[in-house]
Amino acid sequence: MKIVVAIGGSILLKDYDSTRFKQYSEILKELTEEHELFIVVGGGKPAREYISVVRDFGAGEAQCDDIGIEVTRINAKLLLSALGDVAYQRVPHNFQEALEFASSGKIIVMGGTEPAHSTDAVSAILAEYVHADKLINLTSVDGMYTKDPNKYDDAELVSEITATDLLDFLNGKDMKAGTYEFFDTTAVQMIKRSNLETVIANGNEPENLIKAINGEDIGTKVINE
Ligand SMILES: Nc1ncnc2c1ncn2[C@@H]1O[C@H](COP(=O)(O)OP(=O)(O)OP(=O)(O)O)[C@@H](O)[C@H]1O
Ligand SMILES: O=c1ccn([C@@H]2O[C@H](COP(=O)(O)O)[C@@H](O)[C@H]2O)c(=O)[nH]1
Repeated sequence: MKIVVAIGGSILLKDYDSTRFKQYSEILKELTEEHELFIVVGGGKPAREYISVVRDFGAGEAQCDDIGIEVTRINAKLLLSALGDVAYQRVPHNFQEALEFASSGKIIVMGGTEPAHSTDAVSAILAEYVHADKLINLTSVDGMYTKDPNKYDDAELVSEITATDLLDFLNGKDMKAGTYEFFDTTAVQMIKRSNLETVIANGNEPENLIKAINGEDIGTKVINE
């Protein structure tokens, strides 16, 4: 299968060390024997911290986004160095480059592309671009909840949702640089228009990637209308 995986920066940089990068590189090395893999890495806490510094200088949102993009590309480089030879050792800056680099047959790892969306959107656009069979979004919680599970004890995990309902749910949420919390609407619009098979799951357990690929019942599935 051709698979696009978005890994949140909050997952890879949880403890600001190499642990998660190593765990994911082992799993990705196994998976690449059977699947064609495209990985999109998020910015996590460092991106938000850098964005807050530049915002203090009075930078506009697009400039803040640019700083976030740079951080996602550094995170992508870290994963590339963990992966070594099985990965193409350049970070694509756009979708055309991702497609070109993929002709190497190696794992492709990228971060952001342009301002005004998050790496969730990058992963969804990339999935469209390369005709992926599946999009897997690995984040820091078990999937989509009825409300923020880190704020509300009574939040419930949603096992399935249509792209239209997810768009409605996200409507009105903050879309400023560094605050595309949980998911952004651009990503869902791509998922909707291309009927992309999508799973949102907890990346704190790297084995969940294998489970999601195998179609096991985890996280939240974004289903067709
Ligand atoms: N309805 C919701 N369902 C799930 N998580 C939610 C919801 N609303 C808000 N969140 C928050 O979204 C967070 C996940 O998104 P967040 O952007 O922080 O991380 P990420 O997707 O791993 O990417 P990155 O760290 O790269 O930005 C969760 O920690 C959770 O607190
Ligand atoms: O294509 C992109 C990707 C990212 N950004 C900006 O970077 C931060 C960090 O990315 P996350 O996916 O949220 O971890 C994001 O909030 C945007 O501000 C971007 O503009 N374009």
